[in-house]
Amino acid sequence: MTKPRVLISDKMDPNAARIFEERGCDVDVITGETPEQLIARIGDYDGLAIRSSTKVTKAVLDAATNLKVIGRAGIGVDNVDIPYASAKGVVVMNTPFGNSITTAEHAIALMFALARQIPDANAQTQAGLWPKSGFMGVELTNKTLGLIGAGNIGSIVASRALGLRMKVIAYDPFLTEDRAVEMGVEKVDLDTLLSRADFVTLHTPLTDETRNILSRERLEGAKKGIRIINCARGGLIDEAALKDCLESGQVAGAALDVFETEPPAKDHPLFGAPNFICTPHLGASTTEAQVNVALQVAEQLADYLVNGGVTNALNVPSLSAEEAPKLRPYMALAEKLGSLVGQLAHGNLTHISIEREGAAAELNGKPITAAVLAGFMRRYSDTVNMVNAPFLAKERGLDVSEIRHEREGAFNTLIRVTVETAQGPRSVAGTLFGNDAPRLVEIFGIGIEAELAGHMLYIVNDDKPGFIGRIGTLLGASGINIGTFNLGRREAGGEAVLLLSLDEALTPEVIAEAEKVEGVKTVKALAF
Ligand SMILES: NC(=O)c1ccc[n+]([C@@H]2O[C@H](COP(=O)([O-])OP(=O)(O)OC[C@H]3O[C@@H](n4cnc5c(N)ncnc54)[C@H](O)[C@@H]3O)[C@@H](O)[C@H]2O)c1
Ligand SMILES: O=C(O)CC[C@@H](O)C(=O)O
Repeated sequence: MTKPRVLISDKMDPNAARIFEERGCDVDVITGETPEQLIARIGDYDGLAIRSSTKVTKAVLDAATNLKVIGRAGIGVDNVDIPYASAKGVVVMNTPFGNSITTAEHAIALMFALARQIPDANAQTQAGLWPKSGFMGVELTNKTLGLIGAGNIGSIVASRALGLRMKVIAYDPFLTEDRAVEMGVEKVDLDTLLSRADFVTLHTPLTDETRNILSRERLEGAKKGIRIINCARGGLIDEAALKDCLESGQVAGAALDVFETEPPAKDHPLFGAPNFICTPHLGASTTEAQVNVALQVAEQLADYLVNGGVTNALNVPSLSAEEAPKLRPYMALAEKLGSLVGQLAHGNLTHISIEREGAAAELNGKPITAAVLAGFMRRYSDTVNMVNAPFLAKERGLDVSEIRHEREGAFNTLIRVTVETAQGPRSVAGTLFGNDAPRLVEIFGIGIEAELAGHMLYIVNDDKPGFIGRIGTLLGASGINIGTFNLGRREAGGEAVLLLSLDEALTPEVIAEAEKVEGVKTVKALAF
């Protein structure tokens, strides 16, 4: 088997390259390239490991013809076009916890730096001045810290601030009362937070809702003398308004690790503003955090490329390395059933349901559903896979339902896929033989037992003597060898199904001949 190839395109701890090699990947570390150079190179790689410098744009993804996975050593993935990666079937992962403590500590460091004006005091002292009377600070003890965003980093900041004897209030629409109590913070709305906080620190992603969350109006309406820290994302604060508020004294200090445009222009309006301090997006820059995220991203990417394990993916359901081997035969079965229904059902199909019972009902259903959709959506596109299938299905307005049955059926495990057609529901079902061999057990209400593999011929016919011989003779005369022969019927003399595996593909001429055979109702060439 050829080794998966991985490109590390941003500066990353060398442990990442070591892990990739140890896990059986070929790895190249090529950093600092232009977008054009990356576009010229990316087609050779199965995996791409990045930090924030590499921009994974539509153009990069279009050139990435072999790419299966992108891993961000860090949290924010605003440098990756995730919708387009999803449409292209590329998994996008991040490492959501590796740098949280480090970033929270940076926010606390900036809060102290603001409270005691450390950067200015340092600069003036080293410039030969002794400005002892010019730097009157404020204590943090008993002050109120307002958190905007109380997720991983926000909650670590809260615990550190509580240790400093601050009172912590938080605004986060997704924070439950129970979690707020557990964190030791008071949940408030944004206006209350801004009217009460002495210090505000932001810890949300940049989204349509959070962009400009500290707008001019909110900054001007906040408690006078508030101090603001942003170690999350540029774009959360109106930078021009912040400058005006620093100049007027409405805001007593601001510390930014992140800017709307990075790096900011040399003449950025905030540079030189009173009580303004900044760092160049250093939130995650500690040795510990960089080792953590590099190890994690390499483990996750290698696990996906080598074993199919999915961890911390943003556009596909997770699948642990332990689950992956157990789920693999179920996903193979699910994909074949989806593909069979997709090849057989006619017309505009708007609803698909995926039922699991027995052992299949006990498993993580998301990857099984994604596998059914990957098989099914192949009727529309041959570039479909488990990543982009759910997106393509949504785009086409396909309604997907997942049903998990507690009941014990005739099979130890069963997956049934049903589509609604103009003629009513049509369903196929399958099981695993010996726990790992996918087998079809029912097709459109008729029991049958067949392996779905390679080229196949599907025929619906009247159950009459001599029919099988006529089909065998036709295929023999056409030089097509039959591999397996599978039969099922609704009742004796009623509708019957014939499913043959063939050693080669059927030609249109043979299909046309088969359609003329007496008793034939439907003929369809299938491929798996
Ligand atoms: N400066 C750096 O180097 C650095 C390092 C790591 C992370 N970050 C950034 O820090 C931010 C937070 O990271 P995290 O790991 O805590 O993320 P997280 O997902 O754990 O937490 C984000 C929180 O924001 C909340 N939120 C979402 N929309 C909101 C809204 N409209 N108003 C208020 N809260 C809202 C969410 O409910 C969630 O609790 C991210 O933007 C991340 O990219 C920056
Ligand atoms: O990689 C970095 O230095 C920044 C990381 C940070 O912004 C993140 O979102 O994880």
